[in-house]
Amino acid sequence: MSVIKVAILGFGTVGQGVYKTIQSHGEELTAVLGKKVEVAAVLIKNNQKEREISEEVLVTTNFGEILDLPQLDIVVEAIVDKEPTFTFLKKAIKHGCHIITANKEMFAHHGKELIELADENHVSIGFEATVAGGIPVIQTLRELLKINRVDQVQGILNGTSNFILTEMRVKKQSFAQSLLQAQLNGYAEADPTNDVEGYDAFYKTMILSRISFGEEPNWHAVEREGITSITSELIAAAEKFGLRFKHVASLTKAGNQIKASVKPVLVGQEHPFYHVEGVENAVNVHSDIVGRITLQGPGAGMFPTASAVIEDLVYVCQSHPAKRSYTGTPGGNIGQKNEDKKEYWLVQGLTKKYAAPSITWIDQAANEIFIIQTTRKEVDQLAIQQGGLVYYPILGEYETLLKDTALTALL
Ligand SMILES: NC(=O)C1=CN([C@@H]2O[C@H](COP(=O)(O)OP(=O)(O)OC[C@H]3O[C@@H](n4cnc5c(N)ncnc54)[C@H](OP(=O)(O)O)[C@@H]3O)[C@@H](O)[C@H]2O)C=CC1
Ligand SMILES: N[C@@H](CC=O)C(=O)O
Repeated sequence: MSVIKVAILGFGTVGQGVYKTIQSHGEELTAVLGKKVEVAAVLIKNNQKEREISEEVLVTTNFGEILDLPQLDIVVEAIVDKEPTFTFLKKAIKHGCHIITANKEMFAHHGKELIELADENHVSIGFEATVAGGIPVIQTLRELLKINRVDQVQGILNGTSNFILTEMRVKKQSFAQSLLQAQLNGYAEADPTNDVEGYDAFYKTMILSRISFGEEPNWHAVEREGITSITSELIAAAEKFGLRFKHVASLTKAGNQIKASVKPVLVGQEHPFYHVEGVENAVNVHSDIVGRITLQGPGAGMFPTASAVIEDLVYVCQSHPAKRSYTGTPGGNIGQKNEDKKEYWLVQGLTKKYAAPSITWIDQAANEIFIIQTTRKEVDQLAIQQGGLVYYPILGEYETLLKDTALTALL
């Protein structure tokens, strides 16, 4: 029987998960592909670490040795940073290998170039693991929605952030304790600033934009905020209002413009993201024929990510052209967004003395923590006037849970 030879670059959480899954699901892979899948080589950085890798596998710190193997069909990349990864993958493509990557930072920066190069070299690229861990969102968007025109995508895209917010609310853990647990569980990036400051979700959002609309917004125009401003006090206050903090990425096609943001928001019980807890991610896609679909599942960790890579392995072996759906899918158009629309906001740091006719006071949970209704413009203005004000939008409608609260002094 002929064999498919695979090299795995990186042997951390993801690389090990891929290695173990190829061993544990060898029969299924053979049944689907008609060929045996074998790991021929593993690239590592530190050759002093103990590894559980079969003696038949080449374990090296030299990528050149991997390309010198007599047969190499697929390169799976699970390392960190843009370089040397991008250089390795370009070499692998030119060598005639299909490539699969889990590295969203590298792919957000260089995905378009890699896809064009792969196309010229008649090989395929799998990048399912770059967005939302184990959820097959890329395949869904590029394979299952070929005719639908997508006009909005919203998602909880960072497992670490969602895990931290859940731990802080449910177990009353501190931010630092929750982050440490996320690291121990293998969810966090090597530099967790990427997770908690929203960079990781930002890269994923840019990849989703390409898949959904065939293009990206101007990166500098994207509002990006992480979860580090969210305190235990704010989480408890939100809970009193029946709301939960979620770190949400949002992409909307408005006119010819793509609007994108990555930031903490509040959602109520009716919202599909309310029950997305722990390391789970969710992606909500709106398109013209089907309407709204929500995909939900584990967003990080060894085996969920390995699952995305293994499904890509089958995908690239079935010789799908790389370029399809990444550089040219036209997105939909839902028209201009109304900037003057009044929205609900949770604000902290506003004094009761403050009065403005354009603001409707809705609820109060604790000293100086309120729900108000006003426009984005107004709340931005308010923050400039009142130093120290923090504010988060509430997605969808808000219905008060605090019917007995004495807000009368404010009304
Ligand atoms: N963890 C997760 O849940 C997910 C991670 N990802 C992405 O997958 C990639 C890997 O993540 P993860 O496994 O968690 O990371 P880890 O930090 O656990 O592992 C990184 C691996 O890369 C190796 N490595 C780093 N630099 C080099 C280099 N220059 N040359 C060769 N090997 C190198 C390290 O080698 P050594 O062992 O020798 O130190 C290590 O084995 C990242 O891009 C991440 O963003 C994507 C989805 C989910
Ligand atoms: N650090 C990332 C890993 C998966 O992409 C996350 O927490 O989502």
